[in-house]
Amino acid sequence: MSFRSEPAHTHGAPEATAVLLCNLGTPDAPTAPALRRYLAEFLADPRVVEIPAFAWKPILHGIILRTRPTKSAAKYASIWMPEGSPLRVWTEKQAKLLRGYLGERGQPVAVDFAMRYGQPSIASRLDALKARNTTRVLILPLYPQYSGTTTASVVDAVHSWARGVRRLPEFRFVNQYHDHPMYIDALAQRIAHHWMVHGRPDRLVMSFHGVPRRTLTLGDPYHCQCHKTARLLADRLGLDESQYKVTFQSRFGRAEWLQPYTEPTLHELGKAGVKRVDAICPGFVSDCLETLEEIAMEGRQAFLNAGGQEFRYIPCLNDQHEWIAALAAIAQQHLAGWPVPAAEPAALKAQRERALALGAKS
Ligand SMILES: C=CC1=C(C)c2cc3[nH]c(cc4nc(cc5[nH]c(cc1n2)c(C)c5CCC(=O)O)C(CCC(=O)O)=C4C)c(C)c3C=C
Ligand SMILES: [Fe+2]
Ligand SMILES: [Fe+2]
Repeated sequence: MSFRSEPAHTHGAPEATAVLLCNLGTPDAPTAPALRRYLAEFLADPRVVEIPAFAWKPILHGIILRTRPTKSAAKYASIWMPEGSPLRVWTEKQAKLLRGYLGERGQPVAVDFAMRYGQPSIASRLDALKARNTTRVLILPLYPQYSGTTTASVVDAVHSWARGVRRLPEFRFVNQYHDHPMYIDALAQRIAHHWMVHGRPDRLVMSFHGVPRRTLTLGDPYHCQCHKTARLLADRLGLDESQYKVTFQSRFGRAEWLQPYTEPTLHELGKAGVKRVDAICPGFVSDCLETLEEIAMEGRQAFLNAGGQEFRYIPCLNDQHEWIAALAAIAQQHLAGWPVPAAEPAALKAQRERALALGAKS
C-alpha cells in the first residue's frame, strides 16, 4: 500500500465544507458496451449481490453480462433525455439547486454530486473537493430508506478512496431520512398537486425498489423504513389502508425478493375491476429507468392489459422546490455543530474595523 504525495497544507487558504450527493449511477450511453461496463461494476459489488465471488463471477461474466446489456440498452434508449440519462440529469440538477439553498455561518458550502457506479465516481469527486482544500465532507446518499445494498455501499466507496489518501478531510454520513417531515411533505404535495389536476384514483400504488427477502431476516431495516415512509405519507394524505398499497419492484434473479411484487399487483388490481390507479415511487428521488420504464411504461401495460382503465404515473421529486428545501434541511441538520476553524486574523481585523466604523465600543 502506498499513499500519494500531496501538496503541503496551504496555510491561509480558506478551508471549505462540502456536501456530496451520492446516487446509484447509470450507464454513460444507452448502448450495450456502456451497459456492460456499468453492470459489471454494479453487479460485482458484494453489497449488491451477496453470493460468494467464486460462485457469482462465472454467472455474472458467463451469462448476465452476455445477455442483459443489449436488452437493458434498448430500455435505456426509450427513456434517454437529450442531456443524458435521467438519473444523472436529475441528480446534477439537484446538486445545482441545493447550492443555492445552503450557507453555513457565513461560509459557503460547496455542493457536488457523485455516482456509486459509473461516472462521476465518488473517488473522482472526493479528489476534486480535496484539491479545493475541502476539510469537511458531508456524504448525503440519495436513498431516503437505508439499505446495506445501497447506503452502506456508498460508505464503502468513501472508505476505499480514503485508504489511498495521506491527509484526509473529516467526514460525516447521512444514514437515512425515510421519515423526515420535509421529505414526506414534499411527496404529499407532489401527489396532492397531481390529484388537483387529474382527480383522485381508486388506489394509490407506492412502489419501492426491492431487495432480496433474505436481507430482511438478516437485519436490513429497508423493508420497515419503506413501510414507515408509506404510512406517514398515507396519513399526511388522509388515506386509509384500503386506498393505497405498498409494493416492491425490480426483482433480479431467482431468489425471493420483498413482496408483494409491483407488476403482478398491478395485474391483479386490473383483474379485480379496480378502474383507476396512480403509481408513485417514493424511494426514488430522481426519475430513472426503474420509474420511467418499469413503472410508467411496463407497469401501465400490466394494469391496462388486465382490464384496468386509467393509469397515471406520478413523477419523482426531481427538481421540486419542496424537495430541495428538504435536502437543504437534512444537510444543515447534519452540518450543525461541526467546528469550523477560527477566522483568519486578517478577517478578524477587518470585522473589528467594520464594527468600530458602525459605532461599536473598542
Ligand atoms: C442485483 C441486485 C440489485 C439490488 C439488491 C438493488 C437494490 C437497489 N437498487 C436501487 C436503485 C436503483 N436500481 C437501479 C437499477 C438497477 N438495479 C439493479 C439491481 C439491483 N438493485 C439492476 C441490475 C439495475 C440496472 C438496470 C437494468 O439493467 O435493469 C436504478 C436505476 C439506474 C438508472 O440508470 O436509471 C436505481 C435508481 C435501490 C434504491 C436499491 C435498494 C434499496
Ligand atoms: Fe437497483
Ligand atoms: Fe428494472
